[in-house]
Amino acid sequence: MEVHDNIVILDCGSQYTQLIARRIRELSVHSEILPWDSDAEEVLRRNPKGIVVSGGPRSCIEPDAPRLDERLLRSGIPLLGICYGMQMLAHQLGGRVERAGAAEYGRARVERASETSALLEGLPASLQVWMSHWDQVTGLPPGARAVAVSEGGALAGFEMGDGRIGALQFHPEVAHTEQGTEILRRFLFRICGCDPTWRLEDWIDRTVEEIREKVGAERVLCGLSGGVDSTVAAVLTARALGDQLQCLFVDNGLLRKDEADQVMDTYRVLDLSVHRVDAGGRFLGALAGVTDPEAKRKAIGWTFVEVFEDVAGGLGGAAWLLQGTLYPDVIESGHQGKGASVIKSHHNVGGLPEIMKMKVLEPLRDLFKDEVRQIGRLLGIPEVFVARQPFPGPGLAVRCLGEVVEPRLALLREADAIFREEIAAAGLYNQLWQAFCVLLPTRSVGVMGDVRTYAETAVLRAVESQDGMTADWARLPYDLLDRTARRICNEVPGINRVTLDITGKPPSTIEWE
Ligand SMILES: Nc1ncnc2c1ncn2[C@@H]1O[C@H](COP(=O)(O)OP(=O)(O)OP(=O)(O)O)[C@@H](O)[C@H]1O
Ligand SMILES: O=c1[nH]c(=O)c2[nH+]cn([C@@H]3O[C@H](COP(=O)(O)O)[C@@H](O)[C@H]3O)c2[nH]1
Ligand SMILES: NC(=O)CC[C@H](N)C(=O)O
Ligand SMILES: [Mg+2]
Repeated sequence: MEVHDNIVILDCGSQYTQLIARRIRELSVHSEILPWDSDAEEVLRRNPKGIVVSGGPRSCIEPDAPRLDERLLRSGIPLLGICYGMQMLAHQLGGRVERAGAAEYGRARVERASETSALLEGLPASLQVWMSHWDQVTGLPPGARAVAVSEGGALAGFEMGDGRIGALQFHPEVAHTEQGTEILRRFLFRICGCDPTWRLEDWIDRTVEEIREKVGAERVLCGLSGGVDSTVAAVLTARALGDQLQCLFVDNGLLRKDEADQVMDTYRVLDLSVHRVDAGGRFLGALAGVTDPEAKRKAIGWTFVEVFEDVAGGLGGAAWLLQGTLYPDVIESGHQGKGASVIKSHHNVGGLPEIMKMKVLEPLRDLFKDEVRQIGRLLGIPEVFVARQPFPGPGLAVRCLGEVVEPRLALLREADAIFREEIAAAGLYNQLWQAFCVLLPTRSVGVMGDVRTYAETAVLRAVESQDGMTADWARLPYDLLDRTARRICNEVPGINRVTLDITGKPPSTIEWE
């Protein structure tokens, strides 16, 4: 296999470390993430053309905070420190870092402060960036020059020499930093001298090899949902293993209107062996009386595993469970880096019981949804699969607030089908990350045909997003909202009020539980 230039990213616990890797991939360069405390030998063995030090939750003035191995500082390999990474470089190179009077979180502007900056060369004098920090570099290390300052005059970036050591207080890897990709481009190509040779096709070839090595002659059972991620995972693994792979679609009783039959139908065009199991009763049994969102997710995760293990025996015994887990599932479940916070346990990550006998295969674990879509297209998977909006494994259970019982699921299914039908009719399906209904356990008073009603509430949730990590609510046309609300109240007895969710992520999440 061809050898590509490599960048090592040292992870100090940032929520955005994988976004750094992803931006570098987009610029056609290979990168690897290693923990911040990796031995210098270990890092140098990867032969990096450059090293990026990520952000992180700690304060570098604390005695046991992450530090860079001194041998890497002296190695002559270009270094780029981002946020915590900048503070750490400043601290270790003899500058001063202090907790600032006020933190900076979110959108900010910085001004360029030096004619000569390898990272910012050719960019506008004023840049829109994204910040998330409290500590502040208040004294430059000897020999360093400021290259950017923020509006309040605080240091926002410095460089040493010809830019071989560079540091930014803001995050070039997040989409809200407008020139972020341009800055990383300068680091990779001008400072590190990388060649842009790496392609997603290389990722496919390498991953197919890795799956073969890992699995050998054992059998694999794939949890196939009809969604993008598991479909891409299955087609990729089939390329590696052929008929060692068996797929299982679980009708967990939490699917949308007519979804189970439609999913089985669409899979006919793909060359996969798909078995369907109807386990609705089992899932609803496990959810009886459960209203806490995390308890629901755990109950569903366990039931999935029980079903997978039961079926695996009957299908000739599989040693591996293949899932379409993506990076956002992992980071939100708090399963990445040291001390990342639990936002919600995705059923396929935090919900997996430790007693599970099967080994887990998750080839897409480091990727984001839009990258998985691109890989799907490269594998020749039709648009009906790759353009599909995400639908969470716990399904309608996390959209049916309160107890999950069949009569309430039936209400939600009907309301949700109407909203999605209207979205499709307006030609908006492909522009939205997701559009769906939520059912609230809140009843309110209405009047229908002169009769008093006291019935449940549906919420319309439609968002735009690039990767599901952040999202904005979609500004849908008023007449579409109006038609949807009238149809839901007219066609779904049991719902007498329709509301619209106008929060982004953050502060809300996309799903309500
Ligand atoms: N009904 C199901 N039957 C079998 N496996 C499932 C089912 N629902 C989810 N899974 C497994 O859990 C994983 C995570 O679900 P998730 O919804 O994130 O992915 P997906 O359904 O493949 O894609 P998408 O996010 O586009 O809906 C899936 O990739 C799949 O392996
Ligand atoms: O497979 C999944 N298992 C889950 O448990 C799960 N929870 C949320 N999601 C999907 O992930 C994206 C981000 O969702 P949230 O903003 O609600 O966290 C959105 O696209 C959600 O639909 C899930 N997918
Ligand atoms: N996002 C970061 O890297 C933050 C760094 C450090 N914890 C601060 O608050 O300043
Ligand atoms: Mg899904």
